[in-house]
Amino acid sequence: MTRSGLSHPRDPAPWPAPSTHGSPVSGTVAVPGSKSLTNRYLVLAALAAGPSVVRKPLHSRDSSLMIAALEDLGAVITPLPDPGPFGPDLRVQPLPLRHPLDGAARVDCGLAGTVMRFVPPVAALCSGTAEFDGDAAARVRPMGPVVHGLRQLGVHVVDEGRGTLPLSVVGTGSVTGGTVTIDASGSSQFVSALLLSAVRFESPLTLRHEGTGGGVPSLPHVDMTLEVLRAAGVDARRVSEREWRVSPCAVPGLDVTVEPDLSNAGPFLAAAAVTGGTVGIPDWPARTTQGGDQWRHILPRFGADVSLHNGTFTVAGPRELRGVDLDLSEAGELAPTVAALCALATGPSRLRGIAHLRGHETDRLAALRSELNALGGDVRETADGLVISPAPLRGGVFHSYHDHRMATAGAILGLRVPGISVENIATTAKTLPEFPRLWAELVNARD
Ligand SMILES: O=C(O)C1=C[C@@H](OP(=O)(O)O)[C@@H](O)[C@H](O)C1
Ligand SMILES: C=C(OP(=O)(O)O)C(=O)O
Repeated sequence: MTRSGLSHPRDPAPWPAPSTHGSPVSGTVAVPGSKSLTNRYLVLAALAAGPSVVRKPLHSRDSSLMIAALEDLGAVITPLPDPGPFGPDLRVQPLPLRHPLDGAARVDCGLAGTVMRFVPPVAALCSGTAEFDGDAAARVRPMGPVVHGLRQLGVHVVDEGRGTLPLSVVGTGSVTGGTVTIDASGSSQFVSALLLSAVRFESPLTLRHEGTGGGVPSLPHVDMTLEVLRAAGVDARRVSEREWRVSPCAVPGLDVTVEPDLSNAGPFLAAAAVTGGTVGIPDWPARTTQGGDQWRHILPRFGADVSLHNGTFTVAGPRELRGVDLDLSEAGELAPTVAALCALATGPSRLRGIAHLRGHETDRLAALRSELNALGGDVRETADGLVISPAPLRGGVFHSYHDHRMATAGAILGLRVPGISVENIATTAKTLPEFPRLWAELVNARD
């Protein structure tokens, strides 16, 4: 599979965010596949006992990095003919069992949380050394609980003692299983990482969360992991909000279709919300574990009307956005989009339960505070979130910090605030390379 898209995309000049000059944004936007589902299916397919097909996968920097990482470990991933509008389906030839690595494998994690957390346990199932590193910004994202969990399973991990990349996994080809306790208050991905690879451990894995920093954030993402495993025939259970159990089994090859990315639908839905327009997203799943499904409950809190008919989720924006008080602990990845909506609301807002966003692509709480305040906003950081009060915004450069969701937050603001440009809009390629085109098509289609 091609490795194009692996280099860190950068734009030379800030992108002038299109403004609607007061007109409503209305239209329909089909969004590409879910990052979280694509990268889970790819990992599980690499661990399966036979070849798999992943249909309608996301093609983006994060999925390219996952493909390259699994290929570095010995999987073979090839595009199928007749690509759809967002790229080809993929065939995955799994890792050979107890696969001996050919020299040291070098895995580039880029800035992808799913790659840096999900792939080291896969490497532990190979025989040899796999080195993991990523972008400069990736070297400050927390990795300690993955390392700690692997070490409890007897896996030899060499790191620099800071609980971050770079690190190396020295696999022996097998991992025992047993009971492991980690502190997953910093990211649900620590839990998902160990549960996914547990399908190939020697005995069942019981994974417990114990931490002083509170519960596990983004729990729907852990449910997603369990559901992906169960759909493949694995005995994968949630014992409690803090304990999960996966029994190993020979997973047959998968034939799965990826749902659209509901988190990436957010900025398009927000375009309707902030301009009083109407935007529909087709192929919205009737039932899903994606945290982005929470748009159905979040957008009405701002005063928007929402409906889900015949698989299309539609939002109609209000004349004025109300302020909100929201606990986003279950869907923290929606926070930058929600914060942009709050900054354009007529009343004060409070976002809670998202302290762990300090370990996302960037420290998102600091980045949102700093960028919104630089445009005249009134944003204060709290221990676990943001307080955003109404204030007139002005134009300026909105910096994206290599964070796709910061970049799209800037685009949302630009619809209402003339003169906003977004630095490095190309960083949206992390999960949605088509963003600038889809955004321009939607905004220009408003009349
Ligand atoms: O497992 C996943 O696919 C993800 C889990 C969440 O991570 P956190 O628990 O670190 O928020 C989410 O924010 C991220 O975008 C994707
Ligand atoms: C937190 C995110 O990504 P990652 O998978 O890199 O953690 C995100 O997409 O909002």
